[in-house]
Amino acid sequence: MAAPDEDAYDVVVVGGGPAGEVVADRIVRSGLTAVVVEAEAVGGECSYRACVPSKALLRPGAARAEARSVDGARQAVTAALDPARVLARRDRFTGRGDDTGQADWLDGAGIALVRGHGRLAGERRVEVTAPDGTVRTLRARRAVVVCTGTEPALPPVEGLDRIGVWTNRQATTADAVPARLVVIGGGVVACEMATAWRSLGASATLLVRDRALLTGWEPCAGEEVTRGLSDLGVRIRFGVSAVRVARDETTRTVTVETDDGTALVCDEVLAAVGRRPRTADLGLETVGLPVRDWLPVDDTCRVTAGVDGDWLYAVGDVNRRAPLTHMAKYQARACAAAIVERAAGRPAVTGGRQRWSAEADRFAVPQAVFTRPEVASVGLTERAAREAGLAVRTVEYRIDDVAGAALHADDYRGLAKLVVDETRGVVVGCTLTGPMATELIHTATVAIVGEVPLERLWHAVPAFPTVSEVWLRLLEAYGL
Ligand SMILES: Cc1cc2nc3c(=O)[nH]c(=O)nc-3n(C[C@H](O)[C@H](O)[C@H](O)COP(=O)(O)OP(=O)(O)OC[C@H]3O[C@@H](n4cnc5c(N)ncnc54)[C@H](O)[C@@H]3O)c2cc1C
Ligand SMILES: NC(=O)c1ccc[n+]([C@@H]2O[C@H](COP(=O)([O-])OP(=O)(O)OC[C@H]3O[C@@H](n4cnc5c(N)ncnc54)[C@H](O)[C@@H]3O)[C@@H](O)[C@H]2O)c1
Repeated sequence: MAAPDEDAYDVVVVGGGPAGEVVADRIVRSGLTAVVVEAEAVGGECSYRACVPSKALLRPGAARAEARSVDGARQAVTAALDPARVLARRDRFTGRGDDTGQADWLDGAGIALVRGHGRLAGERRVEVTAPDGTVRTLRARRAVVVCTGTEPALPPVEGLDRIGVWTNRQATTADAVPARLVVIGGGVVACEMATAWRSLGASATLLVRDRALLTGWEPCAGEEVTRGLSDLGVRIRFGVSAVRVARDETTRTVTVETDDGTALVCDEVLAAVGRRPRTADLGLETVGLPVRDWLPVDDTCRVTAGVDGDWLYAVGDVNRRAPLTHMAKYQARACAAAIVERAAGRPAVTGGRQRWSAEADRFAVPQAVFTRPEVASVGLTERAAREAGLAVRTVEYRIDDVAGAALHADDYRGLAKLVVDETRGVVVGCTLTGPMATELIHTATVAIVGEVPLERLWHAVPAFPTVSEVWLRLLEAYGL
């Protein structure tokens, strides 16, 4: 029984981003009750300050470039982008942070919403501090699911905390195009946001600590994005780190000093150097867990580090397994299924591709990056496959040599790389660059998850003349 000052639900979800929304939805659909605790806006970082606004900022430049890549259409598209309209279109997707629509959706789905900052208060209890300071305790009969996501990490650069540095939040919500943008980082956010703001007229410089962009990907992905950004007029300085920044109070300009002894003047600095977990003020110490850390989980998203019982789960970015919205939602579906199984007295054993087992996190995470050219990947890189001890063979094919690609764009340029596990005769990794790479990658995801033998994939005939015909060419290059 709940104490008089407690509200009891089967599942208490802390954080109403993509992960939290989907956990709660699947729980309620199964007949159990769920409440979502949200400190800012229902929909999370993804809806208002990450995926959605960033893709809304990128799409107009991509559409323009696509039209201009076909002779006859090119001549019809001569003007630059209209920044005011692009920003207004972005705002139509984000509602400028107004979450009424998503809160109504929760209501319609039968999910309770409690606004405020959630904090664990011992086993199965979550204390919520509302914006007006009142505190309420929620009790979970079955499970507490932590879906609090991440916040931007900041590089150790002197003065960064005093210049009003941009993180993903400002980079996706700004109302004006900065004349000069300096981006620290060479990962996905840096590449996408430099593309977006450069397309809208900003001059952009990337300060990349490493010697390549998109490290961790197949090298061809970083190389193609480097070429694409350079063609767009983005300056990229490899092997360079910012050491000191300062904003001039009169001119409002920022001077960025770098470790090679040079200085750059700009209007805004975007820090895009990765993420850290939103676990600092989550009451983890009340259940014996270290504060500020990522939450390691098993394939059902049950927290593995020293918590007794089957009651604490962590889904989405906060568990660090695959920090992407689609994987957060996949984990959410698995986690909810596991909670429902266990509520029914069944153990929800993992492995064997059960609905409650988010095992694709480990071998089939698709990622789509909306730079120009687009790059997309799924599964293992060649290097990761070799490190895993697989008998690796790779196949590469230039997508521009496919008839459908040449018809699609006069200057089509793209590359496909497959990583094959020779022992099993199946694809374990795929990287694509070029127009529509982000759409084409799902075929590879199906091949990898389905463990389709190449001999059988041979019978999946791509239509002529599509870019997908690259699959036939890859299999021919493999020797079929
Ligand atoms: C610029 C950018 C672009 C991106 N683009 C893409 C993309 O195109 N595709 C893609 O798949 N991924 C993309 N991502 C990653 C994606 O945003 C995340 O993977 C996704 O948001 C993770 O969802 P989540 O629910 O785990 O966390 P979040 O979306 O961060 O949601 C967490 C929620 O929890 C709330 N919260 C936190 N702490 C508490 C608390 N103590 N109490 C109550 N509420 C709390 C927060 O307010 C927030 O609403 C992008 C990320 C960035 C930074
Ligand atoms: N299209 C998409 O799917 C998409 C788009 C944007 C972001 N995301 C997600 O958001 C996550 C975060 O993106 P991100 O770009 O911030 O992180 P990231 O991990 O992709 O890249 C971080 C970059 O910062 C560099 N770096 C790290 N510490 C540094 C330091 N101290 N000084 C200078 N450089 C440093 C790294 O070398 C790397 O180049 C990604 O992992 C991805 O999952 C996805």
